Amino acid sequence: MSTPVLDVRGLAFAYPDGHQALFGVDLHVHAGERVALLGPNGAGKTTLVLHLNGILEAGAGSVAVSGLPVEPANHLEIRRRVGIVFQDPDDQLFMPTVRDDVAFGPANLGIRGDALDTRVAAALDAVGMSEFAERPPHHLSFGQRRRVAIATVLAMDPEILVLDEPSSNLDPTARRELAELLTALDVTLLMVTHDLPFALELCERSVVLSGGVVAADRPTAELLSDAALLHEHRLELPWGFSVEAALRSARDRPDQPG
Ligand SMILES: Nc1ncnc2c1ncn2[C@@H]1O[C@H](COP(=O)(O)OP(=O)(O)OP(=O)(O)O)[C@@H](O)[C@H]1O
Repeated sequence: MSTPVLDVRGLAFAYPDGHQALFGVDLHVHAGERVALLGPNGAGKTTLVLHLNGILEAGAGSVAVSGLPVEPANHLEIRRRVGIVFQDPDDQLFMPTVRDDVAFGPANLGIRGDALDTRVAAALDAVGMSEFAERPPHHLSFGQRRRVAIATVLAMDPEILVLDEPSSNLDPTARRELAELLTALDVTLLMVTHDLPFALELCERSVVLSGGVVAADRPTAELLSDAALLHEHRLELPWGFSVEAALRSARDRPDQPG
């Protein structure tokens, strides 16, 4: 099989206060996959994500992105390859206009002129925010700011897009629009989420992290149909939610082939 875009092997990590958050995590994500990372509070999901671009350094084990080890000498290149969208868009937006924010990363890579304009335009178009380019980010709604935060990362042309809780704090319409735009992106995706229906809609495969280890790695529909597994790892579908019915309605949507 080809080199995975993301190759996490035996990753263990303890915080400086001695708290062990990861106990030997293995995770392999191949090009074009969309994978949901599920698990209860405190499972180690964010800790794992912070290893993917070297914000945290592995205590043991390794992380590689398209074969390149995540280690200090490679941080610049790794941060180009791994685009992380954090939960709070305001952590990522700090320039006077939306356009400036989206241009910031690629400009730092030395991209200028028409090439920069093209990148910014493509990233804003991908998230449906082209008409907001000249607006100050802090005048946008939360859902719009989240989309701009995604554009700032897309503008770096990452090999893998990592999203931390992308559907949190969104109203139902913004959540549906986000699902549509993420589905339309042609990018490898790893998404941390507590929103199990969102995981089902977007990701064929889900990984459950629990107590700092991978407890399950299965097709999302199969995993979400395993009531004992969900209960054991404090995962809950919304009351009355049916995996079967959700899959059926996704199949029946007019934009779906067949
Ligand atoms: N800076 C830190 N110092 C010490 N322990 C920490 C630190 N950050 C997180 N932890 C602990 O590490 C464990 C894993 O935390 P982490 O934030 O990775 O979990 P999570 O799965 O992302 O949780 P959530 O779903 O609540 O966001 C938790 O027990 C947490 O208390």
